[in-house]
Amino acid sequence: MDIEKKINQLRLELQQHNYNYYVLDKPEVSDYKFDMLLEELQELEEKHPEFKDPNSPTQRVGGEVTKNFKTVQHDYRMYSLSNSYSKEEMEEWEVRVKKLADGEVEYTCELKYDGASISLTYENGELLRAVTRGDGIQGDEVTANIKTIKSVPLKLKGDYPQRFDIRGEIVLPYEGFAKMNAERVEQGEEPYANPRNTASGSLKLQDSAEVAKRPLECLLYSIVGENLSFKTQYEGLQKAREWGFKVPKEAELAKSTDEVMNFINYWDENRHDLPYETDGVVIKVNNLRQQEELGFTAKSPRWAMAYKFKAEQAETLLESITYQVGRTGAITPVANLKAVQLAGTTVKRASLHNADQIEKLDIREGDKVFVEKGGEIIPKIVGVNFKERDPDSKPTQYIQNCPECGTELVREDGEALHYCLNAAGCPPQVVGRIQHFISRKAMDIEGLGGETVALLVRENLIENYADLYELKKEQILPLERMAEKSAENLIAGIEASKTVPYERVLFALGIRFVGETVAKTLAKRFTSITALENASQEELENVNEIGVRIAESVVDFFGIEKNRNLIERLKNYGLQLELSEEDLEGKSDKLQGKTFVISGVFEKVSRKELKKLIEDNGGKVTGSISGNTDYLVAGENMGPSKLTKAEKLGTKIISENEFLDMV
Ligand SMILES: NC(=O)c1ccc[n+]([C@@H]2O[C@H](COP(=O)([O-])OP(=O)(O)OC[C@H]3O[C@@H](n4cnc5c(N)ncnc54)[C@H](O)[C@@H]3O)[C@@H](O)[C@H]2O)c1
Ligand SMILES: [Zn+2]
Repeated sequence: MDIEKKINQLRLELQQHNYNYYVLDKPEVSDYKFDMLLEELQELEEKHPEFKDPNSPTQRVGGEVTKNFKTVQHDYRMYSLSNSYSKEEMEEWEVRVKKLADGEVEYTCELKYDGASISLTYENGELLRAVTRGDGIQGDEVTANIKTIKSVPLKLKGDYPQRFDIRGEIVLPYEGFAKMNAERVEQGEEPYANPRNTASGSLKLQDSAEVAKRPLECLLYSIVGENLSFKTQYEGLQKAREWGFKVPKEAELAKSTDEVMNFINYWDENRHDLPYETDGVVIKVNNLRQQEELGFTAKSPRWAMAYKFKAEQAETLLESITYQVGRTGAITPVANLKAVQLAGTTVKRASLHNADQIEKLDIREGDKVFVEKGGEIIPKIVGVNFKERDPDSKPTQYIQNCPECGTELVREDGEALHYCLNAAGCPPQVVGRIQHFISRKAMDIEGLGGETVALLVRENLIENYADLYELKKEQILPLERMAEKSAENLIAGIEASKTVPYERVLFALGIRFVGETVAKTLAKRFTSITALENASQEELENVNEIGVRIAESVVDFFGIEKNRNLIERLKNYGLQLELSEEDLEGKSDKLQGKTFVISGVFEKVSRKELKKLIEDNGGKVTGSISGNTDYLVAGENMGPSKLTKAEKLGTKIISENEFLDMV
């Protein structure tokens, strides 16, 4: 094939992947595949310097600036890193370093955090701005979003320089990521793919209040500026820690490639114990004077090298596909695999998400499949080894009937999942709903666990959650593993749950798409279950954050007589099905549907009180002004940028007194 054509084709392909990855946060190929394509291009360009192009993906940092934020030029360029995958490559790098740098060379070994890069500028000890890497020369100013991250210090301690940039990575720790996904699944939405893309996507959200809800972390690793008071990278890390930054403590000094390899091998094995994702380690020449001698290529520093861990992939046999029925009747396909070692654990099952996913990847029983472990606890199948496919295998037929009760499955337009609608008679749904009802974030019934619920249903002692409130000690005592004391505890726990507040009862009812947050929102707007029951689809949709799907689901729920009877019974047992007097005090829906931004300081109320006033009266407070903002409440010393933006967008600007008059 024509070399020039091949080179151009690779460049175009890589540009598209860069765009998917950095701008859309939705990569379509694995990082490993991307790195291999880039390497292929690099080799071709080296062999054929006549086709050199300064705009080639080998010569440029991959990101871009977006149009949604102010574009800011970096005081100091932000670079990418050169990659290596083996000890040999590390040794070759050491040879090059020693040729260019004067004197003994020492290295700092750091973890390579997998998130989105950020540059923070501090002036006189205060955070001035936060800018994404962008194309390395200029990036997006996302200060308002970064300020919501608790580990980013707004004011520094100690002997910091007058002005400097500090670089780091915004990451989403596994735990927070799993929590966010659990909530999304609960609300019937597709889970996020992995922590890296979710962290990166979070920075680009327009509403800082949304960003604040995400458990992001900012890990710092490098200081740049004039007249710095330290002479090595390692000291720089220590200084940053002293000034108040979050600098992970794993970094170590190494004197040779052998010592570097020890660090690499240790973390290749043990990185799964870290709370966040890492995709390798970064080795840096420790001495800053030597760093200066070494300088930069067009794309990366010569004084640093990333060593990438091998992709966490394994190939194994897909023995069978089975289907699970959740408490809402949602069907999840599960891949049962021949046991295989992956990322330090034995994997036997993988998620297949839904029918589309199976069809898209053409996954079939008996296939050899590639399994990957991202941020999720359950690994996923990312592809099929088609070379090994049995020529007689047939495409997977998604089930049409519920595996538990035989009812025909339904998949509504626009829904990713199939559902079994036999809510009342499908055993896992019956048990699942009661298990959800008693769970910690719902009614939190002490002395009663999921297993016992299943047992009570099996023994025909309960059929639904209302039945719990009629249970007698004498009925449960004969059950397996039930003693006098545990039976008493169980009954007492059920009794105690009668004081659980309305919003949690609402969540406990298990209405499809009504997760914890939605339940809170609904309880605020419809302060009793009767009000909610009488709400029309339209009234529901008019509530902030309540979309068509949720509204429909609520209306459907109350449209079913059985559900209304259950609620009637819960009322009679004395559960909290409306907001208490205390909660209601000072509340109204005067500001319903209005969005506010608060700026500056106020005379009569604190910012916190102001925020509460807005929310208590049905309004919403966000961090930054956008086209959706109705009012800017302006106090003393308001930020000039907010004012300009409000004026530009025609947002109504009101004073403290004008606001107080409104409520
Ligand atoms: N799958 C895809 O479609 C796709 C597309 C584009 C890029 N990618 C992935 O992204 C990589 C390229 O991204 P890149 O240019 O950001 O390079 P990189 O991620 O390989 O390395 C540079 C980045 O590492 C980060 N980093 C983390 N810890 C660090 C530390 N301790 N010290 C210094 N830097 C640290 C910094 O943000 C820095 O910008 C590719 O190797 C590929 O794996 C994938
Ligand atoms: Zn069923």
